[in-house]
Amino acid sequence: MAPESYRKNDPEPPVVDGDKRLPSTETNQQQFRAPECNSTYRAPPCVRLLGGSDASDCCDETSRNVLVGNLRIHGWSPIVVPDAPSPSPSKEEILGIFRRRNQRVGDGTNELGDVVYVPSESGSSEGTVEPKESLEVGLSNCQDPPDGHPLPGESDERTVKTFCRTLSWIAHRVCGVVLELPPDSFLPLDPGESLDLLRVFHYYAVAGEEGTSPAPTLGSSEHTDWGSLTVVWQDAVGGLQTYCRSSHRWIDVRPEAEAEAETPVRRKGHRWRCIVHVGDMASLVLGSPHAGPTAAGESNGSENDKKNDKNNDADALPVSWPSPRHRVVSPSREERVSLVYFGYPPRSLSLDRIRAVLDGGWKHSPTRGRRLPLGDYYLLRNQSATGAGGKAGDGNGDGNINGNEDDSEAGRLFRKMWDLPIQDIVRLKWEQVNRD
Ligand SMILES: O=C(O)CCC(=O)C(=O)O
Ligand SMILES: [Fe+2]
Repeated sequence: MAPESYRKNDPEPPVVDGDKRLPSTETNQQQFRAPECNSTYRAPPCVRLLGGSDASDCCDETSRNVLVGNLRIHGWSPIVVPDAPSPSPSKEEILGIFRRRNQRVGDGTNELGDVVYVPSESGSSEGTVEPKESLEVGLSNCQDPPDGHPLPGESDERTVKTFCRTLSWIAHRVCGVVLELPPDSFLPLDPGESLDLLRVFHYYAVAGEEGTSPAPTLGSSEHTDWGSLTVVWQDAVGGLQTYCRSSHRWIDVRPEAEAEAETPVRRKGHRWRCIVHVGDMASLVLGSPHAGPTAAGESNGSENDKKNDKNNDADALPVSWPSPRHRVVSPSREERVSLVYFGYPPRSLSLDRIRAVLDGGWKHSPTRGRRLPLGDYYLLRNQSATGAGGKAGDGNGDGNINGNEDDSEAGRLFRKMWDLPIQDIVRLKWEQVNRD
């Protein structure tokens, strides 16, 4: 059946304005609480973050509560950042970088230094080719922009690195100043410890044979992101969709131009409109706070009784901080570009260690609840071409036909990954999806 999209006459989400310093009474917090994701779907409201480097002047309590509410309920949120350190890109600028790179390669001259070109990908375990190209660079390669006049190609490399640093800056503001996460939990303070990655995407237009096929061509097949959080910038074409688990619909995430119309610019500065996604690693460490991978149904005496009690408590909680399943529908007329910044926890920490840090005192811990069924996390699927676990689930999956998560492939992977350094988990995942 064709997935149903966000209908144009669905109610528009409000923009919650960080400039309006509403008194932070409980009434106001309730009034601006993000709506539940149900059959009358309302997209999470856009949160405008103010300038400033600490919690008190970056984000008033209302905005912070709405962002926490969006991520807790939906696992994603639109945000507006009015004071980023560099300008938001234009579509032409990004297309120009791809054009010049492809031209230079045709001429046999240099590529883009630390920025790596990735051609069309086979994005699913079925091997479907995703009609796009991309450029990628790690944050650890983006420090200290060089001085002086750039050589041909270097200027584009610098531009991509600047995008990477700016999106990193936004990710750090969200984690540190807005969500008030402990330092070195979701993102490392030291860029040398960072596995974060920027990908610049160019999705080709795929002429639709309208009326002949209900299934859209996917520029990015459905998935969840593996890391701690992802920050996405997309152009005015749109195409990013998020799956609403309650209404079983794919929801269009509104593109820049549409949102721009109702979000007047109030101050000078580099204004970025982005989407934040909760990643699998974050969702797993935030979910079921008292139940790690070994807590469910194992028998080891009195310790086990304690664990089971806690686990039963966790079962009664609502799902919170889900990592949203999303995809990109290929455009049918106009090509599309996006910037996607994948944030990861510090490379040498384990999920177990990060959970301990959060348990040690995170202000928003009461928002924690139950995690998704393990089979819903792509981090816990075998995404290799031969791995059955790469197959898209139906959204209710637990990865095991008997419904026992522990016995499922996802359960086994979860136990294996829980104590591994993040860098080993990421290496394992790249090995799965590398199909050259
Ligand atoms: O291009 C986009 O907007 C999102 C792509 C994406 O979700 C991903 O690469 O993980
Ligand atoms: Fe993604």
